[in-house]
Parts: sequence; C-alpha cells; structure tokens
Amino acid sequence: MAETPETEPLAEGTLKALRYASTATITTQLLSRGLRNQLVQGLKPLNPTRDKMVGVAFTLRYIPAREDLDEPSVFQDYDHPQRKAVESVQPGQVLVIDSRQQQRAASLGHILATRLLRRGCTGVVTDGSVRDADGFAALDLPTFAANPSANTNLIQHHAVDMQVPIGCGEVAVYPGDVLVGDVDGVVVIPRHLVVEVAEAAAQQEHLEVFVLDKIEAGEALRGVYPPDERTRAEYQEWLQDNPHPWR
Ligand SMILES: O=C([O-])CC(=O)C(=O)O
Ligand SMILES: [Mg+2]
Repeated sequence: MAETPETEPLAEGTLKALRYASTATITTQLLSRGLRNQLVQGLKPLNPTRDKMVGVAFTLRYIPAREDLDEPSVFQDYDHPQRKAVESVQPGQVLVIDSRQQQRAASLGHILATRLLRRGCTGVVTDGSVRDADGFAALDLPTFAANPSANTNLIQHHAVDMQVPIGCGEVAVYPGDVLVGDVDGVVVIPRHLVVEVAEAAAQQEHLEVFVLDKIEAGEALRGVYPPDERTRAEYQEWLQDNPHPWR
C-alpha cells in the first residue's frame, strides 16, 4: 500500500472526477475492489442545497464525558482539543468526528463551523449531532450528522485526540482518507485507492448518463443496463459529441 502524507491535497483532476461521480457510483467501484463497508451509517445532510462534499479527512476523536473533567470553564483554554482541531484543519479537508454514534449532545455548533468554512474546510461529518441547525442550513459548508441537538458537547463528549484513526458511523476513517458526500450519504475512500476509484467512478457515471437517456427513451433493460458490447460501442460514438465533463 503506497504511503501518502495524510495532509497531502488531492490533485485537481481527482477532485473534479469525485465532484462528478455520485456516492452511489463510488460505492459500486469500491465494491468491485472488495470494499463493502465504506458508507457512513446514520447520517443526514443538514443543508440539502449544499450537499456535494469532497475533501481529505481530518479526524477528531471524542470519548464519553466525565462530570469532574468536562465543565464549561474548559473552553477558557483556547488549546482545548476541540478548538485546536478547528484551528488545525487545512484547506480542502473535511472535519470527521468520532462521536460514537451518541446524539444527546452536539459535536459542534455554527460558530465553530463558520470558522472551519473560513479556514477552507470543505465539510463536516459527525456520527453524532450538531447544534444551531438553522445556522448550518444557511452555511455554505456541507454538513452531515445524525441529528440536531441543543446540548453542547461537554454534556456527552470529551475531545481527546486529533489526526488518529477513528470510527465514524461504523466505518474506519484514517487521516488522509477521502470523503465524498451527497444526498445518498457519505462514503470513505481509502487514500491509496482514490486516484483509480475517482477515475473509474467518473467514467461509470458518464456511461450511466448515456444509459439513462436510452431508458428514458423507452428502451428495455436487456442489452442496455448493464450495457452489452453493442451499447458500449454506441457509447463510444456518443462520446465524440459528449466528452468526459470532468476533464
Ligand atoms: O457546540 C458548541 O458548544 C459550540 C457552539 O455552539 C458553536 O460553535 O456555535
Ligand atoms: Mg452555538
């Protein structure tokens, strides 16, 4: 497995391909490579009009809160791990939080998310909750969470570590992995596979545009979906006038 520095940005071509491909298509490409558990479970997009998300994982891990440690004055420390994480996220990264699927308290709120947006963060994913949900709905930052919850994180969570491997919605996320989100959910692509999966997914997406045209025109599935040799040859013709849009 090739080593990639966990903060390495994605190449422009890979970004464009991932913005073009749907999460549905990406999960199919991951399945063809033997990976069946890459879709983060239990999430909803909180700002459905800004739901396409692509970015490199910056991870933050929460453990259960304890009353003698997690009281409001801890936020007087600007180096509190939650605040430090927000001020460490780099442009092109998605903040992914392991909230242990616990939803009673928010993993973060709208002010911190606004700071993330200003830092060039491209999305927020937590398998717990967020608060200030109306703020998230209006913020130009794709956000995926299980639920809104008014409680601040200290009620249930203790931020303990960043840029370590985490679990989020039953999926392993390693720093530097690539997250893609849309209306169907959030998929995690292992970093060493991202270039090939992005290209293969974009190609599949483009072929499916052609296939869908035929189905809309009334053609039957046989020979078309999945496309047989004849349909693939027609697709090659169609490509002359419909070049790959992510290139
Ligand atoms: O979740 C928190 O405690 C922080 C918060 O409200 C915000 O960022 O607006
Ligand atoms: Mg707030």
